[in-house]
Amino acid sequence: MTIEVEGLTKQYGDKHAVRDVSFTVQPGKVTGFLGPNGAGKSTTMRSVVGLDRPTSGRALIDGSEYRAFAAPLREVGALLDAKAARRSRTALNYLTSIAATHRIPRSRVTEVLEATGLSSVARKKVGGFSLGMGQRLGIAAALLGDPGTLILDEPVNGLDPEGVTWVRELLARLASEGRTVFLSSHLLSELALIADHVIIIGRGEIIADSPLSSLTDQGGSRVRVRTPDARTLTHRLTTTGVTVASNEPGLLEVEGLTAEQIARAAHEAGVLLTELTPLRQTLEEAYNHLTRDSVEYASA
Ligand SMILES: Nc1ncnc2c1ncn2[C@@H]1O[C@H](COP(=O)(O)OP(=O)(O)OP(=O)(O)O)[C@@H](O)[C@H]1O
Repeated sequence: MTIEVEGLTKQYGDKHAVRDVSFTVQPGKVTGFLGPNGAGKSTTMRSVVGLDRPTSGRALIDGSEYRAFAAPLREVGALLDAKAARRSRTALNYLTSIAATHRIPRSRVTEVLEATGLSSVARKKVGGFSLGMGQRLGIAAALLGDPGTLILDEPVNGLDPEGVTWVRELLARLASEGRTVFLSSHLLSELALIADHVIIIGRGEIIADSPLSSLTDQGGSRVRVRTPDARTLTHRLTTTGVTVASNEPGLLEVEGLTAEQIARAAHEAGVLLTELTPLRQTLEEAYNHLTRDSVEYASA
């Protein structure tokens, strides 16, 4: 299923939460949705599932609005508020009641409790759950209808390392089955491991929409070089347009030359290289660069 957001605008008074936002989320991939605090991620995701009514524009899932689906949980699983379950309910009770609204069999409830690691606490009250357990319950609810589209706001928030790995593998599997996986996260290094495609929003407007690899490919060529003869090599490499930096004896970071050009120069100078690694920009570096003008709530 394809998620299409077209010209979405949501205003609160004279403040735009999102302004004329358009993008498409493709099936068979994990798409990450990033942006600074207050950028409009939740507003956009909530609009897709009809929890927020846009001021203008629309969001469609396979050509239909969410509210047009007869059995929405079988089409779209969403985690938008991990505290959605009432505190006095048990996990089992909460999931069973959702299942009942969609004629989802009880066996599926058992299945998702098992898949999310909650079987042993299924009869415990949700009010006593830790942040991570609440998060697992929210994911269990999203998976209940075995939907073709998953929309998850901060799914790894509060999860322990085992939980984070589990979510990463789960999302990769769901995408490989041809499902549409759309998630927001502030954990950029984690997202870099999960996402195939990245959409970045800043101050309510889309500022990047591209494959993860092309985001991390940008930003100049840097190469890490390790050599016992750093001084000779530095001397040899330094010309106009090339910078050679060193924070550690025997280790250089060269900008402005390809790895091959460095290897040739070293060969000609009779310098031994013990490492030659082209460096890519991290997602975090790309993100910081793209959002530096869009951060509303920055730390001092
Ligand atoms: N119910 C509301 N009433 C007034 N303003 C709102 C409301 N909901 C959201 N906003 C505003 O809209 C903007 C976008 O909020 P949104 O929650 O979508 O951002 P976000 O990207 O999800 O942020 P975060 O990363 O902090 O979760 C913010 O400035 C927020 O204050």
